[in-house]
Amino acid sequence: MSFAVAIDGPAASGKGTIARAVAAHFGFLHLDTGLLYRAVGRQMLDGVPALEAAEALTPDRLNDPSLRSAEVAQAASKAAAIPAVRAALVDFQRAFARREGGAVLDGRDIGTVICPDAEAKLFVIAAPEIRAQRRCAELRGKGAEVSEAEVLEDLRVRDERDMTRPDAPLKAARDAVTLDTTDMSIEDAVAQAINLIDRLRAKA
Ligand SMILES: Nc1ncnc2c1ncn2[C@@H]1O[C@H](COP(=O)(O)OP(=O)(O)OP(=O)(O)O)[C@@H](O)[C@H]1O
Ligand SMILES: Nc1ccn([C@@H]2O[C@H](COP(=O)(O)O)[C@@H](O)[C@H]2O)c(=O)n1
Repeated sequence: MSFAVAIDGPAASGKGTIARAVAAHFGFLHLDTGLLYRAVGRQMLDGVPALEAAEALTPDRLNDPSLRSAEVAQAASKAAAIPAVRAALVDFQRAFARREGGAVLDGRDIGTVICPDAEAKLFVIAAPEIRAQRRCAELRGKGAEVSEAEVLEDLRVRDERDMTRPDAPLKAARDAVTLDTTDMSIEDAVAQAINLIDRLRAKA
């Protein structure tokens, strides 16, 4: 039996952290769909046309640690605004969502476009300054020299582009439950997500 959990939200809102913990708790597989766009963005920076990169994308490309950089994130968000690039990545995501045993996908359009019939939908948000603080701490932990101001600007530009593109813009699905993690610990946010999914599984 399949059970799909769709987790969307703006950049660095904590959706990946929640998605990984939820997948581990329920024994579901997890797909960070941002990595698909980051892998395309990475290749764009190397001069490969975005659509060519999307059509030739293979899962091994998703393990590249350089995909986490701010430069790749911006390139990913530009690639993600091209409808043909998004279309090339749809089948893989939909097949993942409906695999046996349960799946958690996090991204921007999972509950609205990729899996509108997902059994559980969450929209994870947090105040921009808090997201920037958290992402900044994460990047500094990996040795990057970044300021909160530049991280905040990076998130702002990406969110704006992601929310205003005509195709599959970032927005909450009508039936998504919004989780604002601004004043929540990771443990509390994960517990709330698990609680919601438990209730929805009991009904499914
Ligand atoms: N509730 C929380 N309290 C404190 N830190 C958090 C919380 N949730 C997430 N974080 C931290 O914030 C950072 C961003 O979280 P995460 O990577 O899960 O966000 P994301 O929405 O998946 O980001 P992206 O859009 O870049 O994929 C991480 O360092 C994570 O550990
Ligand atoms: N379902 C998705 C997921 C991601 N994107 C775009 O990719 C960029 C990077 O995503 P992260 O989750 O790793 O931050 C993001 O800014 C979006 O432009 C998307 O469009 N749809």
